[in-house]
Amino acid sequence: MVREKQKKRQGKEKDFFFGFHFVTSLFTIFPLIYGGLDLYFASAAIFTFLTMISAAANEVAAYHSGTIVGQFYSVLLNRNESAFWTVYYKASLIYFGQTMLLAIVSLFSWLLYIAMRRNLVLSLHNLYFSKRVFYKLNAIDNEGIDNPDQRITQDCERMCNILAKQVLPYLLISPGVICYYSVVTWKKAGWIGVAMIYTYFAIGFVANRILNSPITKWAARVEKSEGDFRFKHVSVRNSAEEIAFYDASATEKYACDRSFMELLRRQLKLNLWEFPAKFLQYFVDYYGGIFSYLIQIFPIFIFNWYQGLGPGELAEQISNNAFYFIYLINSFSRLTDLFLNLGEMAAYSQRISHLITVSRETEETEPKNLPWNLTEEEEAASTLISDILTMAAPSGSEKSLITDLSFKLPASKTLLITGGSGVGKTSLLRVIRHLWQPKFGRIQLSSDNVMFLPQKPYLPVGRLTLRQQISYPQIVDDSPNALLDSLRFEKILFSLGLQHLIALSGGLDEQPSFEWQDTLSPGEQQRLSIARLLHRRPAIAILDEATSSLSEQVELQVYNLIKEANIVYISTGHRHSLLALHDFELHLNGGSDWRIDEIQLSEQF
Ligand SMILES: Nc1ncnc2c1ncn2[C@@H]1O[C@H](COP(=O)(O)OP(=O)(O)OP(=O)(O)O)[C@@H](O)[C@H]1O
Repeated sequence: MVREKQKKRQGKEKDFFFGFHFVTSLFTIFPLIYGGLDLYFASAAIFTFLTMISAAANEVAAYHSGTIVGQFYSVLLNRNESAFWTVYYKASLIYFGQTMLLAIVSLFSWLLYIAMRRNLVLSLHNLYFSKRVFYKLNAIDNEGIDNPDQRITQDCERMCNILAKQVLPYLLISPGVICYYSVVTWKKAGWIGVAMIYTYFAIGFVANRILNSPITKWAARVEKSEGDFRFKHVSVRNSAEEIAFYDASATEKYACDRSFMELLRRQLKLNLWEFPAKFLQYFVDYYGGIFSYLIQIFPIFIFNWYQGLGPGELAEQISNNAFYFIYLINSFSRLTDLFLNLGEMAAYSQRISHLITVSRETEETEPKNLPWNLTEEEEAASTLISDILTMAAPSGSEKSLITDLSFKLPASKTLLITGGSGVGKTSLLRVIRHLWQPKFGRIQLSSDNVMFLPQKPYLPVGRLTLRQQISYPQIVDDSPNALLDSLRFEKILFSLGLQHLIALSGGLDEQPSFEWQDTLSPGEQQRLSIARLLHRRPAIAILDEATSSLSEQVELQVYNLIKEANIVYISTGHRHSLLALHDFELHLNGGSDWRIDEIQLSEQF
């Protein structure tokens, strides 16, 4: 039942709209952008302030540059040359100031974009990599979060871009500018002029709101498809060789084409929905120019206000009026653009806030206070203790993989976990590592100094140096201290027959021109993982079929090296030869059908 619900949640695409949830998403995101106390959070606030102030100053400059045209008409029609030059120098200065202010607004909004993106992405990284959220969302239950990687990379970029460059510079000044030019229009064309412009905008706004409503939903759907399409290509890149061996080019092409066509179909729908909204937007913008002349009929023909003016003054008055009316209409148009941008931003912000909420709600899978009936002495005398452990796969499965598992592995003894495929060997390691919660009981290692080697060797991408690969998961920077001990690294590589890797990558600390994961054979990758173990020398090693790609002879050498390094190990595997390398065998047969035996010397040799 639970599983069904989860499937439904994962299968059903979540749609986003431009409404209340958009506002709440901003309440979730803004604390991550502005909420800290360090210099970076302060810089986001400072650049927001500077962007808004410079955008407001630009409005003042725009007012002056708009009304200077009328002054040109006046001095030219009055044939006043000395006044012309004064107006000309004044105009030059105003335009210089305005262009400078435009450049400043652009600079500050860029800096704001960088500060915002930095704060948001680093905060998301904190959430994503804490409590193993990345593991839960990618490997257990995605909670309806498609492509979390895309939300952190692309959606954050787009949201910060729109917010910093197209929303914030105009958000606060728009109402102020509209009020100011409304008052001016009232003075120049009476209440009827203002009423006409407001009606013009109100009709435009309502139509825009209706036409815009599906855009948020479709923008979010396009984002999801973009993520799916990119992920499909990444998987082809990562598994190029396997695909080539299967000779599956046609299948992969089919899947890539399908994913791409779905993306295009959605983009087409988005664009079709945007078409009427865009038409309306352009119409309101352009027709506003003619509409502003229609309002001129009130002062000139109806109220007859400019009867006594000469041609120069009349021309100046008409030019200024045209500017005021157009500017008021334009301010409304900008408000419409603002809504259009907010509509697109709503898709990104809700995808991001959904990720934030789910990450915050993710529970720590550290061991709960489950029953534990052992004394401290008993704990100290064992490497691994399991006490009536019952466990199941986490995705809502009712069926227990293992039931009532109880045993004590004596200190310094090694254990081999065996059983058929899919019986739960790796899953037991997941519970030991606290990646999964047990249903009941507990299982615990005697030491926290543990290293796990997974079934599939993981060699991170990023052209890591050989030293960095061997030191993983320890961070190795370029400091001289970090580069000490080269002899030890080389000895480990020699002992595993991997010395050729030094020449292959051009040295221990040279960045290779290839990715390790794409180049090394599976056996080499497994031996490189073992090199990590020998480098770190933990008290306990957990080897999940970590030598399955090696020959039995090399496997024996590897286990001898681990023994020589005084590392106690617990392995899983299918090979009979592994029995000779361990002290105890835990055989799993599903549910409560399990047994643990000391391996007899006859089996060992
Ligand atoms: N994230 C998951 N959600 C749900 N079920 C899972 C998940 N991961 C594994 N399982 C299921 O749990 C069962 C045990 O898997 P596990 O990987 O432990 O098998 P295994 O014994 O290690 O098999 P093998 O020898 O083939 O590696 C399998 O049926 C598997 O499909």
